[in-house]
Amino acid sequence: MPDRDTLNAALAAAAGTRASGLVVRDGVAGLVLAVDGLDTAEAERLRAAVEVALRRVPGVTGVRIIMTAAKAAAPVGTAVRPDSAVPGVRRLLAVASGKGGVGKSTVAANLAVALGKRGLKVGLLDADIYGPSVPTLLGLPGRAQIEGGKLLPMAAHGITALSIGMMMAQDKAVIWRGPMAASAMMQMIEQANWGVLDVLVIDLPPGTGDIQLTMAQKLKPSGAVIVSTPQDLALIDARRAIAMFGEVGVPVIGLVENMSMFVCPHCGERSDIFGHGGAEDLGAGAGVPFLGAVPLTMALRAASDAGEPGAAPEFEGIAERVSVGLGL
Ligand SMILES: Nc1ncnc2c1ncn2[C@@H]1O[C@H](COP(=O)(O)OP(=O)(O)OP(=O)(O)O)[C@@H](O)[C@H]1O
Repeated sequence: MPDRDTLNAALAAAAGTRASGLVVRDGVAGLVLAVDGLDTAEAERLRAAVEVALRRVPGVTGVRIIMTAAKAAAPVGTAVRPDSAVPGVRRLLAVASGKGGVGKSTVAANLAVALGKRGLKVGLLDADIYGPSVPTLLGLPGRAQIEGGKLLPMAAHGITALSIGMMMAQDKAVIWRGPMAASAMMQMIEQANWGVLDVLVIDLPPGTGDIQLTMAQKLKPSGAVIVSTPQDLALIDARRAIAMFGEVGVPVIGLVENMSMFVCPHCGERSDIFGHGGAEDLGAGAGVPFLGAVPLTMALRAASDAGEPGAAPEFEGIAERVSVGLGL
């Protein structure tokens, strides 16, 4: 195990105050390097210098550096907004990812069901209007009904849900421009009869572009959960998502690491297919709480395809930490 003081000294000499969040696991040193104000060549030189300096420290077998030029992280730890802007709904919780395909919708659906199992009244809004997957994840293939001019969320697994996928043919491509996408989402919130909810979980589209920013600004959620895989690339995007919520003043409740590890169902051997622990390291560096890790399992994939969420035990702890973070 490398000596922590030697590591800190080497890091300070190479990067000054630009380095943060140093974590060492199994000889691999991970850190976040802020490269604000540097051009690409300067940033690369700094990265290389940090790597060389850390590799010289006895016991270091690898170095993992997340470079970021993002703005300051969201106001973590600040009080969650007490009430949402939607009448009857106590909290709005955004579930976001910097990158597509990291399992954001899977986490949003399982988290919503796990929050419901805690006795909370939970709604799930699929704002991922370009790739709505909530109808599949909850096993709700039908169309949403309209009553008194308002959309009626559909009920399953102890929660209620609405998705653009409940309003259109399954094989129809969604080709909407940004403003239409944002307004479709607002309609599903404002022109729907959600009734009384403790929390409305919003599965945002992946990424940190204008659409996501507009949605975050319009909704002003009480808090956000960011989903990432442990890979460096996904983590860089997760860092952008943290910065995006920071820009609009939405507290980031924490990070979930999905596809954190794979345990072979045949031989029991564990493989870290996308790495492991990266989100926790990023959280430590950015001052964002780590909410938990979800392994890559056949069971979760099969349950998701079958519309049977709620069986993966990891979501119980994540839901507990989220409800504490939301003050519920
Ligand atoms: N922990 C996991 N174990 C096994 N399969 C998973 C896990 N998480 C997600 N998956 C599978 O990965 C695929 C992508 O997941 P999902 O649709 O939730 O990602 P996403 O980030 O919401 O994607 P996008 O927003 O880009 O549409 C799905 O087939 C899902 O069942």
